[in-house]
Amino acid sequence: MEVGFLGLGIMGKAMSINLIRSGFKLTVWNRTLSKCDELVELGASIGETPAAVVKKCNYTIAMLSDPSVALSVVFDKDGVLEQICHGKGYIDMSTVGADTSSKISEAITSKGGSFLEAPVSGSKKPAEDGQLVILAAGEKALYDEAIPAFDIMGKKSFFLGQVGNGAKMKLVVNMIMGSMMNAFSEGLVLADRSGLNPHTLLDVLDLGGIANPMFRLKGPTMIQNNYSPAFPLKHQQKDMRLALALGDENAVSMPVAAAANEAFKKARSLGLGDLDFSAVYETVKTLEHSS
Ligand SMILES: NC(=O)C1=CN([C@@H]2O[C@H](COP(=O)(O)OP(=O)(O)OC[C@H]3O[C@@H](n4cnc5c(N)ncnc54)[C@H](OP(=O)(O)O)[C@@H]3O)[C@@H](O)[C@H]2O)C=CC1
Ligand SMILES: O=CCCC(=O)O
Repeated sequence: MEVGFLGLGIMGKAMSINLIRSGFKLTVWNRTLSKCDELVELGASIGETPAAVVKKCNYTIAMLSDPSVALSVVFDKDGVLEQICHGKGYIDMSTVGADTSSKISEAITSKGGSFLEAPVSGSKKPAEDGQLVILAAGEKALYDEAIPAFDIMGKKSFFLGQVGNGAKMKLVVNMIMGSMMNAFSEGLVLADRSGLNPHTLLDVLDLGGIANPMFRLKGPTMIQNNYSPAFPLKHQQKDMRLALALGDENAVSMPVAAAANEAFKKARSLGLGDLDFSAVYETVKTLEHSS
């Protein structure tokens, strides 16, 4: 079976490498062509456009930065829609809102294709290790067809029903994560400024009821001011924005998430958008200094 992969960024590269190493026949496309080189060395073919990939493949996976890109790769010239048809599937694993996912789903299914949204929880390392958590929704038959690929990319897949539910679940998770990252940053600053050793704070946190992999992984690098990107901050801010929009639609008041979003926006305005989302710590440090 020939599988397509659109978008070889931090996540797409790791996910597609796992697929090809596990024996999938892959055709890949990326806006910046040079990012296909490593995949080609491993045996992948290149599709010149998203449409060319879809034409060749039974189903095509996308892992793209944000809603506007997810839409453009489907609807623009040489996009997915030009070649999607009965018997072909499209699986968007990017993090987007339910409205974007629904637009894509309607367009794909109106041409006879099948659609699944399948955003993921887990970052660069889980993607490299095939340990993602896959939050799928949409066409159940396509989900069943994609299970062998999901089993390689992830440690657990959920089928959540109708299109939109996967997107919403992902946004709820990332809204919690972004809020936690801000509270964690404030805690690190507070410990430091009140004369405590931040490393000791990490040890204390890790032994208590709020111990978690994110604090364990990001804490030491944040203390070293190392923000090498696993999850780019600009994407975390996009997810906070989309989660807040979901809160608006459902009249859910989210003051904590709104404050976290402001900190991520501030970090973007300081030019930190391409760094890891933990770089919001720099914003918290700066705000503390200026008061
Ligand atoms: N990194 C992470 O930890 C996680 C990320 N996600 C989500 O996965 C998605 C991808 O994330 P990640 O891999 O980190 O992001 P990257 O920024 O590393 O990659 C983004 C991808 O989108 C492509 N792209 C960007 N703009 C355009 C455009 N205008 N036209 C065509 N392609 C474009 C990029 O192509 P090019 O190489 O040419 O720039 C690249 O392939 C996002 O939705 C993110 O929120 C989900 C879980 C974890
Ligand atoms: O969307 C990114 C999620 C990152 C993570 O789950 O660690």
